[in-house]
Amino acid sequence: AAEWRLRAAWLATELNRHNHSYYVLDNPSIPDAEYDLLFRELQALEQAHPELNTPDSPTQRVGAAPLPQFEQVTHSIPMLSLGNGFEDNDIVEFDRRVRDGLDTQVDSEIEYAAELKFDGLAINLRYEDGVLVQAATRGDGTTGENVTSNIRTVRAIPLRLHTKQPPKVLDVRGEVLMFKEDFARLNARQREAEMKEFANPRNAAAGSLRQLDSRITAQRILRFFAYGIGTLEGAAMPASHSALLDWYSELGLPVCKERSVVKGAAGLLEFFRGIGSKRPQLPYEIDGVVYKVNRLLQQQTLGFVSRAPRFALAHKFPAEEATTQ
Ligand SMILES: Cc1c[n+]2nc(N)[nH]c2nc1OC(C)C
Repeated sequence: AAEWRLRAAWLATELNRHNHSYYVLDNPSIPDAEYDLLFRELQALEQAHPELNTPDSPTQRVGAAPLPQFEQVTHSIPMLSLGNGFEDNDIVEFDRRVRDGLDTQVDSEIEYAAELKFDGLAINLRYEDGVLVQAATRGDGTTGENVTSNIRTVRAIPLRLHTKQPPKVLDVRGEVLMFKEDFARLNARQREAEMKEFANPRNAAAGSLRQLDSRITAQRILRFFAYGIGTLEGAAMPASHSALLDWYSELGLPVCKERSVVKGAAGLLEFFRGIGSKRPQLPYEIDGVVYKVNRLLQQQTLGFVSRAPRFALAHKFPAEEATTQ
């Protein structure tokens, strides 16, 4: 009897590894047809032996029976929004306010972590002892919708963290989004089925995630990039934002590689221009970049004003005309 248990364990490990290569490392490690064979073998084993159907089994990716409605979830730490900057001078002012808030000497520059601002929807993923136990939308920042069964179908989101010593509790914040090509293919399918097309990838991602029937979500190609943290219990908080993202990568969470650590307002503006020039070639839509004071101690010194952190700023691109269909 043990051999089918061993076989199921081996299949689950292999399928999770191939998912990670394909959706997190963007580097497929098996042809799709072969993946499907292994997947169907594991599904058959789990149907024959239901006790194998664990919360981190890759067969969770196909979705479950529809929910009657979404439950509300209260975030243990609020999910905040960001202040916005539009012109270069807004960024110079942001850096000056940060320097004032940190009582920085005139000749030293602040170290910032700069990254992309994805045009998707913000999500909190709760991992307990390394296993994904709950996922919730941002909602109003304090309370969001429980979208756990839908999030389980997002192959880019690990069902279990890749570590032998997982933190007791880890709340990962990030963006669920749809890539431009997957958006175009979805709308082509919608057109063929004479169904409503989505206006833009952000609406398509939101619509796919707010499905009560997760089997529909499972048919949509959603991606995820981690960028923040909520509650952390049982592990030391990394000393900087860039170290947090490095740690997330080690845990098997997708982190966007378009990120840099830069110095001062000049470094911020150079990053912004660089991203601006490569924006049309990016496989996903962004509506700006995000600057964060990198060192955690400096973030804590600066704190928050009203609902947005003093230590962070979104720098938005000029609004484009509506997304071309
Ligand atoms: C609302 C938000 C959105 N974004 N997007 C990125 N890339 N980082 C980021 N950080 C955010 O908030 C931080 C304060 C965690």
